[in-house]
Amino acid sequence: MFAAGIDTSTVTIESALAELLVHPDILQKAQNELEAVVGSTRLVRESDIPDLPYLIAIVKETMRLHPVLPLMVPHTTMQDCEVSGYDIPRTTQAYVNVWAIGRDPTVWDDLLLFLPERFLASDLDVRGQHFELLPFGSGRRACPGLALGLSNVHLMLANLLNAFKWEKLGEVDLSEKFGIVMTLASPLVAKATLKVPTHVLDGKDSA
Ligand code: HEM
Repeated sequence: MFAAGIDTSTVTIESALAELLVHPDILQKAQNELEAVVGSTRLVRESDIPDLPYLIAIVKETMRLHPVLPLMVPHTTMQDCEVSGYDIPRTTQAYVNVWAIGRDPTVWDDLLLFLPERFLASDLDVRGQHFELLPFGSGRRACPGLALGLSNVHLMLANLLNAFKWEKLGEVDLSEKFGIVMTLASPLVAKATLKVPTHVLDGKDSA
């Protein structure tokens, strides 16, 4: 069960960092928000996350464009049913293409652009209640690690952005390698330079 949580979280963080390196203005806005809310004297805590709406929007936008499980996991129908006028017999294996749903032009404006702002004035969430955005699936077989996974992604990304200055080393390739778990086709290579005092990384808060 925990193996299912490791790749999913790290791949999401890698995709977010790749998008931020391609969009330095968005990276700067996220770091400004962290500077204002957390500062450079301590690590980001879980309790800070609700005060970081721009970071939360970045994670949603990353999950829209780069869902780690693009077809979720296969489901099987338990009884005959009808979906949008199609008759689906019992025991049919069904895949839900959340990658395509995240790029559906009837739902999203500027669908190929990385625009965290689209979530700032919206109630759209990733917890399975809004079918436009289903990075964790929905219903009875939705991801049981949602709370842990989301918290990991928020906290790790926030700390990486707050503690380090990030620079591209060459061009960042955002193309993806399709698979059950979808990763970037070329691993992200970037330079991180510490921008907080070293003792902050020990986790011993000075504020
Ligand atoms: C960013 C983090 C994560 C993402 C995006 C994610 C996404 C998903 C998705 C899309 C599914 C399939 C849902 C469906 O088909 O309806 C799933 C299933 C699952 N996830 Fe996650 N997950 C994450 C983190 C975690 C963590 C942290 C754990 C465990 C500690 C975990 C454990 C599982 C398990 C066991 C299943 C299979 C559930 C079943 O078949 O009933 N996941 N996850």
